Amino acid sequence: MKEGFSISGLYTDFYELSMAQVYFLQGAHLKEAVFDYFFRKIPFRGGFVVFAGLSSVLEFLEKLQFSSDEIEFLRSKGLHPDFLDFLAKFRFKGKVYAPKEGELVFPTEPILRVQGSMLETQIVETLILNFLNFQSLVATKAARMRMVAKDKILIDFGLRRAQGLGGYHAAKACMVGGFNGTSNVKAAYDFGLEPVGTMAHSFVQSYDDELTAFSEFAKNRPQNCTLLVDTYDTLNSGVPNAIYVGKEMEKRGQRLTGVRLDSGDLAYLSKVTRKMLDEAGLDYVKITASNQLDEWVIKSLLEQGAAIDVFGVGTSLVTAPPDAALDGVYKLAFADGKPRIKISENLKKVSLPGKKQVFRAHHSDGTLVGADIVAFDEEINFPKMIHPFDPLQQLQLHPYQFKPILHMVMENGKVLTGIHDLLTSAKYCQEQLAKLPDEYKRFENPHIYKVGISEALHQKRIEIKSSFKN
Ligand SMILES: Nc1ncnc2c1ncn2[C@@H]1O[C@H](COP(=O)(O)OP(=O)(O)OP(=O)(O)O)[C@@H](O)[C@H]1O
Ligand SMILES: O=P(O)(O)OC[C@H]1O[C@H](OP(=O)(O)OP(=O)(O)O)[C@H](O)[C@@H]1O
Ligand SMILES: O=C(O)c1cccnc1
Repeated sequence: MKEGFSISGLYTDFYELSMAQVYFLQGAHLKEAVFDYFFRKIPFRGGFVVFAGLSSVLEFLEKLQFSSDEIEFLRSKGLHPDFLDFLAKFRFKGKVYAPKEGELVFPTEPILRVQGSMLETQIVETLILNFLNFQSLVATKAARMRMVAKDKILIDFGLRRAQGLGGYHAAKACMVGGFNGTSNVKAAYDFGLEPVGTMAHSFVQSYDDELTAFSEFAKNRPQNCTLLVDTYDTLNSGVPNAIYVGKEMEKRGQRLTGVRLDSGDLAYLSKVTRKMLDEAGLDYVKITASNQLDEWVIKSLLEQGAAIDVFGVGTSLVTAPPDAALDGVYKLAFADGKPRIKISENLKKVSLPGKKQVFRAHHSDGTLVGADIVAFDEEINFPKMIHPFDPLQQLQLHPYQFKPILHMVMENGKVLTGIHDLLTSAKYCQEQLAKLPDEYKRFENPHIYKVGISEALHQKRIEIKSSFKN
């Protein structure tokens, strides 16, 4: 698995470099700092987020550098020559703690912890947010579709509808959430997937008649022949022509792969199409459906008994309506030997100080309790947890099994673990979803997974906050 874009230190916001220059010129750039990546709101009114994008982040951090042309570009923008000499030799040497890709994560808890020098941890903010926010959003959307599609095949058709190059990372992220394949050839090549696809209306239109179009396709692409049957009249022309071609293929010792429906009532059309195919002895021919599908339409189609084997999903997968972005942020938690917080009038925006871990509560049978506690690294006992924004709300914790979800995945700028193939991450995601009780997975008003903080973290936050009072 290899990211196919050019890795550049310039993949950042200019203010990161301005701040880094100040740290450098003041001699503060090598002081230790810790940043946390976390989000505040679960998208889609859902009950969980699927963590994705880690392998992209790690690959990027490991290779991050500034080319001589890039250094000259920054020189022309007025950055200091001594700082540029430093950047010319820059490599990321920090540590990263993260959950496995495919892990279920929840608001407020630190998900990625980046630890290193002030300068290096600051300038990687933008790329971390860019990769994790988008890939986690798409992986979450994909996981919702996987939940309702059950054992049906889900294919990403989104590249043409994506926000520009986002379609590339969407193809990767949706695999983590449970998709089976992508039409995106570049993503398939870079991430070791099998590119999949059918045919477009233009192909059928380009011939004088539909039957010739289907026949030529079948003759020339017999190994992968899914015929688009809705260009003219699905039931009176498309499906009968596909059946004719399927029978001709059988005579040549070949098999028609499938037909694709892309308009009309997909439940009704798929049922009739199935019947027609079966009656013609083509029960092995798969039915693909596409056309503005999302988790709600897929759920409804299957509830209606639609005979659809493969769902091709574009727009809603890669643009993730109604939430166009995951609101993940990257906040300083520790610097120069001291825990740090960001204070806000809004208690929800007061950050959590220090080097922290997330401990996840499990029942003895391995299922999830629905509670994570954010605590300092070294803490081991959690008799209770405190609501992060409403300290009066406290929860006594039974002696559940608490397992840390953050693991060191990079040290001294080198990947230790965390870059898994997509199928491994997808399997891990499904295993975690299986452990999450159904109440957290339903679409309507899902149960709220509780994230609390330890007594020690709560006290430390109060102490630091009061030290800022005049
Ligand atoms: N049986 C069904 N139940 C629920 N939703 C469906 C069903 N069949 C199709 N849909 C969905 O309804 C929407 C129909 O949209 P639209 O009316 O644009 O499609 P259409 O009738 O095929 O038109 P067009 O030919 O312009 O694509 C799509 O999102 C489609 O996935
Ligand atoms: O509806 P989405 O979920 O976004 O899925 C992608 C759509 O892209 C294609 O349509 P398009 O009209 O671009 O090309 P086509 O001729 O292959 O149908 C495909 O047929 C789907 O309808
Ligand atoms: O292969 C397909 O059918 C396909 C690919 C991309 C978009 N829509 C359809």
